[in-house]
Amino acid sequence: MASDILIVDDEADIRDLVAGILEDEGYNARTAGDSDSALAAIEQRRPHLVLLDIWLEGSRLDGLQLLDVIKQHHPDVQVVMISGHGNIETAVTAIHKGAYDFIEKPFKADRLVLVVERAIETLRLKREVKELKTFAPIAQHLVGSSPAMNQLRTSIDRVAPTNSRILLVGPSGAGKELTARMIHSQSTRANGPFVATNAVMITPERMETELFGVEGGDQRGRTVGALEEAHGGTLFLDEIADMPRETQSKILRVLVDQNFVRVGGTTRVHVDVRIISSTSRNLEAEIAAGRFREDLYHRLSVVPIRLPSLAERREDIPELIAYFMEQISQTTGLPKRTIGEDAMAVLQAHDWPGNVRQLRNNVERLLILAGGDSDATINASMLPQDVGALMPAMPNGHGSDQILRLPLRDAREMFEREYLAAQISRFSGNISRTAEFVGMERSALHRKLKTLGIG
Ligand SMILES: Nc1ncnc2c1ncn2[C@@H]1O[C@H](COP(=O)(O)OP(=O)(O)OP(=O)(O)O)[C@@H](O)[C@H]1O
Repeated sequence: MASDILIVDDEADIRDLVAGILEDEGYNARTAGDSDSALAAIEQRRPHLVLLDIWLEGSRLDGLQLLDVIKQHHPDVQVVMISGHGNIETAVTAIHKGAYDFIEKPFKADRLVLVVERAIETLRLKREVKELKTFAPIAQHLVGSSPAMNQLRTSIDRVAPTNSRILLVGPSGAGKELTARMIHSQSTRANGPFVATNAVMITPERMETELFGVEGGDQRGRTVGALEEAHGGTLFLDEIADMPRETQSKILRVLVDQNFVRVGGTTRVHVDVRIISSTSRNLEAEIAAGRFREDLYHRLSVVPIRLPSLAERREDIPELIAYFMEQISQTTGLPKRTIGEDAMAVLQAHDWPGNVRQLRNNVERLLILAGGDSDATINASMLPQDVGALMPAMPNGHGSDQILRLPLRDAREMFEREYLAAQISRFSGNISRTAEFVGMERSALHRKLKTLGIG
């Protein structure tokens, strides 16, 4: 998707020339001849980059004053100054005021394109850095080689380049946001922004200002909403079932009209945004209960993709654990550990209601809390209690951590031995009463005890 560039110059031929060059390079160019039309154009939609002439004849504000206003309200917009011969000093002042760079008139097309490319790339990197600072470490790719994961990857490869709206359906922590990011990064919008909003985290009252932004009477109190922020990129609407019905209607209108009005405003903001939404609920049931708009569902769910829970792809667990251990060890400096076969069996048998997120948290906990030498293998008894509690219990409360390591025949024998020893001691060594209770013939019990080496 093309980046949005606003060219502000009082000379019409320069505006048209620059717009022509940038459009040939695949950018989307808008133009303005003075400060007020520039501010109106920014009001229409926040651009990614402004090319701003220092000398604006017949304009209310000159280039430097306009730069101040832009930087005050939209610090993230890149500004490149166009300076005439002889006002280089002013251009340097502009850089001190926050402009990214300047080009000197007359300039060659190559120089213009190079500076613009760099400014847009810097903007992208700034966005990435901001994201890395705000979010918990995000996986760089989908880990797992199970058939379910491979199928998901195939679906992503197919839908990513198409620009269609996608609805990701799956339980919490199964990787819906990660999948949305993968789709974005494999799409033609990969260089544009990826903006995520989560209806669970935002109060219903704030939902609309988050999505649409605010347009105050004056410049103060004005904010850019997620939709405008995502122009040229992808907007991820997480947990759409939690969106208030009123907001649902407004989103529907955005999808139909391709534009919206900011809260408290009148300007129609036109955006080009791909929407990927997600839900962990059954939306059909939400529709039947009157909580979700059916027409919105059909618009959002052009391509539905289901994400399997972790319990449906347990074979991915060892690979995920290895991946998270590497990731956590790199970011925290904690040493990686070896997971014993018995512990791995327990981890694979666990149901993981919180899915991959819960598994990741447990790997982190294990690395922090598992005692012993860092070279020592982590065995089942060292697992967090809520995970280990799922191990089949042994009658004497011991040995449960070993049982999953054994083949069925040995595990059964181990269980029988512990079970019968416990029963015999319970009946104070009385074989007849034990046999009666466990439901065996006295002679059969004797034979069994002999084979097991008891008594
Ligand atoms: N297949 C995977 N490979 C590697 N990491 C994964 C995978 N799936 C999920 N994760 C990681 O698990 C965590 C949870 O994933 P994500 O936030 O995408 O889930 P979600 O389905 O959007 O959850 P929620 O609905 O609760 O927001 C993230 O840290 C993510 O990077």
